[in-house]
Amino acid sequence: MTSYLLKGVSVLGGSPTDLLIKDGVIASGGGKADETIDATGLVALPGLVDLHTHLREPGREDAETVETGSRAAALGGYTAVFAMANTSPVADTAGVVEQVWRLGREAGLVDVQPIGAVTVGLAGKQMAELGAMATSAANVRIFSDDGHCVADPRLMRRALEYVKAFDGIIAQHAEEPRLTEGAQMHEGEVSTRLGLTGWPAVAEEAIIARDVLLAEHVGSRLHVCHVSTAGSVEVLRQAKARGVRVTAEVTPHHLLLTDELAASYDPVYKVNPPLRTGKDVEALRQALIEGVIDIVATDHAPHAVEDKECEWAYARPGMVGLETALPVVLSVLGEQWELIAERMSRAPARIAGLTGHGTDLSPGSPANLTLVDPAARRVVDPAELASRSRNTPYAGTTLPGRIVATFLRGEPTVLDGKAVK
Ligand SMILES: NC(=O)N[C@@H](CC(=O)O)C(=O)O
Ligand SMILES: [Zn+2]
Repeated sequence: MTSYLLKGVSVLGGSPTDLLIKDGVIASGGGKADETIDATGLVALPGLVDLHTHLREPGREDAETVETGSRAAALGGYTAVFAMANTSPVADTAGVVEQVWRLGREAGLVDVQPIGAVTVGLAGKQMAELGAMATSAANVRIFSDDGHCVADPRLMRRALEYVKAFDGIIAQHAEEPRLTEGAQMHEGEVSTRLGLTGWPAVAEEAIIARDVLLAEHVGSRLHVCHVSTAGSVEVLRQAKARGVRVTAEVTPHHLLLTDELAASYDPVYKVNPPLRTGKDVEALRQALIEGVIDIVATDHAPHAVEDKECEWAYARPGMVGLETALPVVLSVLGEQWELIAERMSRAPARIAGLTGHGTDLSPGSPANLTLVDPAARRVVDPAELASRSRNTPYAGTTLPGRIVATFLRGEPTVLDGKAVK
């Protein structure tokens, strides 16, 4: 196994030092290595961990595969991603989650951890075989019907109770379906002006409020996917103050973009939950800094050209995000490396119970890390993305930071900004 010396690297923004990667771990002290990388001006972060990725395999390999999504993740600085269950067939059995897990191992670019569906076929009627998925080789601990809300309160309660036995988590896509029928974008001034059916903030907030009460009642763990409104932040703040076991994520796009972009009628800006107002963006940023929102998760949602380049109303919601997540967060938070490491690596690893990731990069820890050049600027070119889909809202946008290298258990997956395989 090739050893690497990262010369003059700044670990989490600290003063320059040498980091030796040997036999899959961070070795103590400096020393000799097979390869030396001049890391002057580069920042080392623990490999990023994404709790919300759509890999589209099985079923929509034309939009993304486990392998292409894994490559996009590695190029974005990730060493682990959690694959959502809304594939075709749905990841609602031990067989499907094991298939995704195995494909991830074969690709070998990031650790792919499957998320299991809460209900059979994401239909919201009957609980899936959570226990069988938990005890499968994929060792599933997070369950979600993402793309759909577990709207039935009795089913949600039972699912929360069921996963408690193995300290599992229900990750909820919070959207009261009766309040979002036919919705095209955020309900507000812009939707009124454009004459598009609105997706009101209360449709998200009402489900989060209900679910934190359910989680409190049964003493289980709830994770809230892609929080998008200022009101949701207040519900979470109160729940956390009461000691409810709830964690929450925000996406990079909800930290940067607003509903005004819908005025272009370009479906690249169509996403679920929808882009909200500037006031919501401000509240989400503040919540992320304070820790009311625990983590950034990409909600990487690749879609084939025909599903995106059509009329707004017919376009699928979703944006790719793995390759731009860290640059977007850098543009929002600035070079707050400790905070970035916490929100994009350590906290997600901790929430998921994923060991070996989100470490402090001290000697002996598994060498899962990424090297960032914060001084570099990049104009996003969709044609350059490793993802099989091109639906990025940042085409032509200049973003700070470039991911120079990523290591998974000491093996480079990205070197010189390029995927190794
Ligand atoms: N976020 C999206 O707009 N779409 C996601 C589903 C989801 O995360 O809700 C997808 O699977 O395409
Ligand atoms: Zn969702």
